[in-house]
Amino acid sequence: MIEVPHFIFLRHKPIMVILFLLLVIIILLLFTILYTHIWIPFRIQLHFNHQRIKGPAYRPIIKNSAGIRRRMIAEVESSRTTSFNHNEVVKRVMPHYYNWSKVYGDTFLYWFGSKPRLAVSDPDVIKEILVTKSGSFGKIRSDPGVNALFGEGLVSLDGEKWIVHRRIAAQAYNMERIKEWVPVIVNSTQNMMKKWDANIEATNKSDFEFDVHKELHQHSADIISRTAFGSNYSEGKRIFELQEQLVMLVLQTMRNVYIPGFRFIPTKRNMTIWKLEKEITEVITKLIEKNKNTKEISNTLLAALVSTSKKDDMLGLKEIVDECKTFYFAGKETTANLLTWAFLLLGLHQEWQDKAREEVDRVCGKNASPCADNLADLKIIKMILNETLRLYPPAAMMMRRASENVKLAGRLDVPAGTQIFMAMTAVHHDVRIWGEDASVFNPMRFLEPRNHLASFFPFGLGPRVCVGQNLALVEAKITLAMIVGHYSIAVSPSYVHAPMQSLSMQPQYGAQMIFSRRG
Ligand code: HEM
Repeated sequence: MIEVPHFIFLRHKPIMVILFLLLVIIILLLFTILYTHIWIPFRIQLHFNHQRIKGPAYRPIIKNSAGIRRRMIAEVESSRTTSFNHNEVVKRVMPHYYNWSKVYGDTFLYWFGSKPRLAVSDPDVIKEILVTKSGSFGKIRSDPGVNALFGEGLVSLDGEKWIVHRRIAAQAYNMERIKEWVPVIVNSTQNMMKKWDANIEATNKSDFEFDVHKELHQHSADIISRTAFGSNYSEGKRIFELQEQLVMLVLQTMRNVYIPGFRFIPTKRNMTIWKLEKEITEVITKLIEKNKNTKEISNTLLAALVSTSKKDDMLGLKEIVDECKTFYFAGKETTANLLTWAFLLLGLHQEWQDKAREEVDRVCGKNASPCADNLADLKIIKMILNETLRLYPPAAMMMRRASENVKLAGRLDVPAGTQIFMAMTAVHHDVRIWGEDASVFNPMRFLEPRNHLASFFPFGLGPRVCVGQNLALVEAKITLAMIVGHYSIAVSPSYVHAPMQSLSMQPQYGAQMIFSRRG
């Protein structure tokens, strides 16, 4: 027998140990990957299959549903629709739901990377998720790219922190406070109309054509700047510009499956996100420093954030900055899009424009502006806004994540960790709920109160219902009433109807309209 000299083993021992440890790490890593990316997803798929819930099969890498969904969105966004009707909204803003629900039914399972997503559009199920069983669901933990836009503000918070932030924001946006803002909103709308009138006079024509979408974004930006921060559009302009640049990058990030750690890699996109995020933070911090001690802003959100009454509720600077980011974005984007769709719909449906104008003249007086006391009498305007929110809900869909195992509608067993995709636009267009004419613009359907809570939920439902709902509706009512009272509006022949889901639903190519002053 040959004897191995003892010193050879000793000399190689450290290398052997390292190799052994490496092997253990590789085996553990492989095991974790197999467990999280193969075993768990297949088990969940089987779990839903047993309940007769089907969907595109789980594929870890090639031809996975996240990729297919991305391609479907790219396809609709590169196709142009020609006629201005409302029956293709679901197909355009949530093509994956439209296509897969035809094959697998209204409730189906698809995959976002290795994360299971249950798509639902049954109002009973949605009501349980958002209202009666809301405690079993949380917000989806955002991709860090998305956080660059909202920070850790109300939209993404959960738990104790959410309770504190929600209490502060709800006080700043309760109906009594909003009524105090009515003259400010009227004034902001008058300024916008003065600018338009000057344009008409400058061209020596009786009408003028422009992209209403852009104008309404500035208008909404001005109002959120005033009500939330006691500043105005020009002061917050840089923040809005930077946020707009961020949206495009964030959208790409959201459509891709998030790879842990990827955000730290200095790719071109990540570096642009970091730069934009840094500048937004700096500009907001300066604005807070400048405005926080001003007396005139005592009723703003910013004032409420910096001077919380209870010691436990005191917020740090980062928390305040993050909340400002959230409100700058959430307060502008959605309301501007609601108003854009409302004007396009009134341009298309002249008979409703006449009805609205007649109501404004009757309630407010010809050439007069609405005030806090007569807003509730603008019933036709309210019905028009509701019908707009039904057909073109700015927040086209909503997401949640089951934080524990939960049973829905007595039949659907949802395991903890499942993400839920609530297809709001599909519910709003469902012929079983709204009748065969579901895709027809008919504000009359809002004459009577709706019969099912979750058949119409443009502002969400339950404890997390939109905190800015009062502001959005008052702002939309005033703006619509004043503009319809002052101008006749029509859709320009150059308008291309292409609803698109960015972070909220908007017209992909803008909203070209023709305005002429009423005699
Ligand atoms: C037409 C306009 C608007 C629509 C359609 C809309 C829609 C929504 C929806 C659907 C939610 C619920 C999201 C969820 O539960 O996942 C929400 C939440 C929220 N909205 Fe709005 N919103 C609008 C205007 C506004 C305005 C003007 C503000 C700010 C002043 C605002 C601030 C927020 C915030 C901070 C939340 C998060 C609330 C929480 O989680 O507690 N929204 N909004």
